[in-house]
Amino acid sequence: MPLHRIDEDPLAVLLAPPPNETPSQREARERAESEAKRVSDEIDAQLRKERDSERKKKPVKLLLLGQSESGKTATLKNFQLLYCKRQWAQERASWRFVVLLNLVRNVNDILDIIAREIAASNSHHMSSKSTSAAVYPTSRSSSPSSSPLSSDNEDEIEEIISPAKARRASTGVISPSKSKSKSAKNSMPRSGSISIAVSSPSPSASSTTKTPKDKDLHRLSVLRMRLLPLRRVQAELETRLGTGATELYTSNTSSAAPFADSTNTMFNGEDGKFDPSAMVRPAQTQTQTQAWGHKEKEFSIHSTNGWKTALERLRAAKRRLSGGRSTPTNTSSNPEDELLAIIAASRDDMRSVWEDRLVREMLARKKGPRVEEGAGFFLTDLDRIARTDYQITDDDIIRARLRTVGVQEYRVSSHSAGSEWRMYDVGGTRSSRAVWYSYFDDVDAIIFLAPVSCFDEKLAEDRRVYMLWKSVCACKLLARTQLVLFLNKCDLLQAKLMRGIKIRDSVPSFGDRRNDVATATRYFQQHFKEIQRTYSPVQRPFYVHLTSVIESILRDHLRRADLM
Ligand SMILES: Nc1nc2c(ncn2[C@@H]2O[C@H](COP(=O)(O)OP(=O)(O)OP(=O)(O)O)[C@@H](O)[C@H]2O)c(=O)[nH]1
Ligand SMILES: [Mg+2]
Repeated sequence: MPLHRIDEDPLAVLLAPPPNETPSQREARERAESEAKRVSDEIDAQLRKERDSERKKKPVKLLLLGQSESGKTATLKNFQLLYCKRQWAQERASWRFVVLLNLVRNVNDILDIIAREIAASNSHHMSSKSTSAAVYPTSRSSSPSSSPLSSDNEDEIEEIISPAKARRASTGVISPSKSKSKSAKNSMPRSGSISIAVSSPSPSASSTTKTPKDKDLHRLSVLRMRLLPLRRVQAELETRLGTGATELYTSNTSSAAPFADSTNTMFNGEDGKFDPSAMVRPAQTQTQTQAWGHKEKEFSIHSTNGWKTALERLRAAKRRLSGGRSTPTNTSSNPEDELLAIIAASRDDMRSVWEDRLVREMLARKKGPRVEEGAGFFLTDLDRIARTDYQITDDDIIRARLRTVGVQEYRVSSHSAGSEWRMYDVGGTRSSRAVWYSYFDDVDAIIFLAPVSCFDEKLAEDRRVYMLWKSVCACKLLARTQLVLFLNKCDLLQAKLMRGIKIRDSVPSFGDRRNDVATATRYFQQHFKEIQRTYSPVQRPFYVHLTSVIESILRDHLRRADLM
């Protein structure tokens, strides 16, 4: 009786043992078969090994996408801190100046708010009380529309209002002594030249009784004057740190354009059509990553944006000039130390501004996002940071805000696992998005960051976050790329909801759902999932994480996930 049903399979017929096989023939056949199988298994194992090592050699490419300030660079820094410790240590010193710029900018922004409030209060004062002009005599006090900041010394006042102008005016090195004397000079304006008298009020002023509010405003005006040197510090740091040190703001609601602007037909986010002839990288507009047309070349400046190199060059030049000596005398002329000295000398005044009751009231009245929830807010750490011996922490680096210009590549490798990752951090501003597409062709995964905390901010109105996500999902070139969504800034969402901000006031469709983080993130998540499902050319799994990438808990998650 045959062992197998062989009547229907010709191959089985061929391979079947002869019907009249003797026991010794059978033994020989089985031995041959087993040897053939061993050789075959060996070949299979060898092929598998080669495939594995090939795969390990090929770097995993990961792209970070999302609108500006969504937290792409902050996410990348978390990876860097975990997996590129040497590079992290090398870049530490450079980030110190970004933190200092952030801090100084926090103060100058608040001083601008104070200036506006004083101006508004004074124009109100002047229209309601004819005596107010005598309290704060101005050179143009006869004009009802003149600002209390009106001055014969237009440039000086213009600097207070316009950091850009201050930057133009700034010339090279700032000396702390010069700045201090300037500060003192500024707080003692020439008689009649500055509207708000800081000391020695004019006879007409002294004859008028100041109200408590007048006194408060006067106090703030004095502080503003004393902190004038910080304008120049900001300008100086912005010049040194380059394009990324200044933020780009647009009031143009068409900024919802996904990757390319309206004049660039390179990519149609709706149907994923791609016109290669239009794929011109904007070499002229990007000053910091020079080689847009040559991806390979650009890689050679990986992980720098120009600014770190610029600072390092500055230090090297300084070292050369001082012949490598580093004594207290020669460090005193170091421009960086001088900037630090000015910031440290302004510490008490900065604290007075930040802790001022009236200032807090002004900030609370301000429309838009809270200053303390803005990018790179460091005023609460003033006492630790505004010192000549400021030691930057890992958390400071992750919180520091420097806008990404162009594309930065980071190489992350794990020697134990033998794998290498290449992570690309791109600029999220509208003008930077034109280059995104050129990084899509061979990318393995995308981490897309959506800041959930901005549901009530103006730009959220045009559903920019959703439009960008939709464009990424719909892109045919990314059809097989794994998308991972980070609903980021959950800590700020929580803070807003705790303050009583109602989601349904900005997002009517949220309706009567519970106004808490869990419900809100579930709701937003559902929208993102729906968009992915509707617009993906090929269905793919939906991966989402709720994150606060500035918190160390993200690093714990990454460490546990053992991605490498
Ligand atoms: N509170 C809070 N702040 C965050 C979070 N993620 C990022 N930030 C801060 O938000 C600011 C902007 O983050 P970045 O990482 O620079 O944003 P980006 O997406 O790289 O922005 P571009 O470079 O302009 O495209 C930084 O100061 C971060 O520290 C978060 O989850 N919570
Ligand atoms: Mg960035």
